[in-house]
Amino acid sequence: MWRRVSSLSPLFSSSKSCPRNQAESGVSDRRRIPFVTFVLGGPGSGKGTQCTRIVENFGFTHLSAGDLLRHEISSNTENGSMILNTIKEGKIVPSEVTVKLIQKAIESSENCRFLIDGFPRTEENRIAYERVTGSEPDIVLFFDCPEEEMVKRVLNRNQGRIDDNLDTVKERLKVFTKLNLPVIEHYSKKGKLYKIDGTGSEDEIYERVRPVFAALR
Ligand SMILES: Nc1ncnc2c1ncn2[C@@H]1O[C@H](COP(=O)(O)OP(=O)(O)OP(=O)(O)O)[C@@H](O)[C@H]1O
Ligand SMILES: Nc1ccn([C@H]2C[C@H](O)[C@@H](COP(=O)(O)O)O2)c(=O)n1
Ligand SMILES: [Mg+2]
Repeated sequence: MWRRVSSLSPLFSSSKSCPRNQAESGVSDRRRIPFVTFVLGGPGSGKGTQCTRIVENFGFTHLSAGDLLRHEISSNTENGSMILNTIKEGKIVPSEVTVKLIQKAIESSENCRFLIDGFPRTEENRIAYERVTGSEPDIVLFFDCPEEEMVKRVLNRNQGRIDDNLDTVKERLKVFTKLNLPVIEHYSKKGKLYKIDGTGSEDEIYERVRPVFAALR
């Protein structure tokens, strides 16, 4: 079962059962719901890199919204070409598509602890997730990194991503500032945000992330 947002009427009811207590999960919490962390930050801020470390050390399942969307492209699904064009332009895929992919991935996992990376990117994403799942994230990480550093990292990434070029990165940065910062502000006001300095080496950044999860034990 998911934690319900009382003022909303959820469209779906999950049968997922996550009996969490200290002995079973290492998380001191008895709710029968998944523990969800949203991982936010601009393009190249290090979300995926740090999620890999958290998975290794804290047993979370990593769900990258971008990876789920890219998988739709490579599988030639009915939304594949729309997603490809949207990603090429550095824009945001309609929320109903992305939320469905995330919901399906959570439902089909046996794990009860998730890092949802690169989501929500917009207030529309956030509201759609709350409406569909009837739940909110437990915590939100935000990797704060200067634009110049993010651009440098993306252009050096070398993983063959269609959106890792200067023109698309500039658009992604604009979209991040205009549409994602309000989401970050929302979670800050709710007291759920952990703002992490995203500069320095991967090890240095992980040393700032680790205590957030260690404190959950
Ligand atoms: N602290 C760091 N210093 C230098 N390079 C880094 C650091 N952290 C990650 N990188 C590198 O920067 C690139 C972008 O990192 P990563 O893919 O984790 O970012 P991201 O936030 O997931 O980006 P996107 O939103 O575009 O998916 C990768 O090539 C990664 O190896
Ligand atoms: N919630 C999301 C997440 C991602 N996308 C699209 C647009 C992004 O530029 C692209 C790549 O995502 P990343 O791997 O950088 O997290 O995927 C989206 O539309 N909505
Ligand atoms: Mg990423």
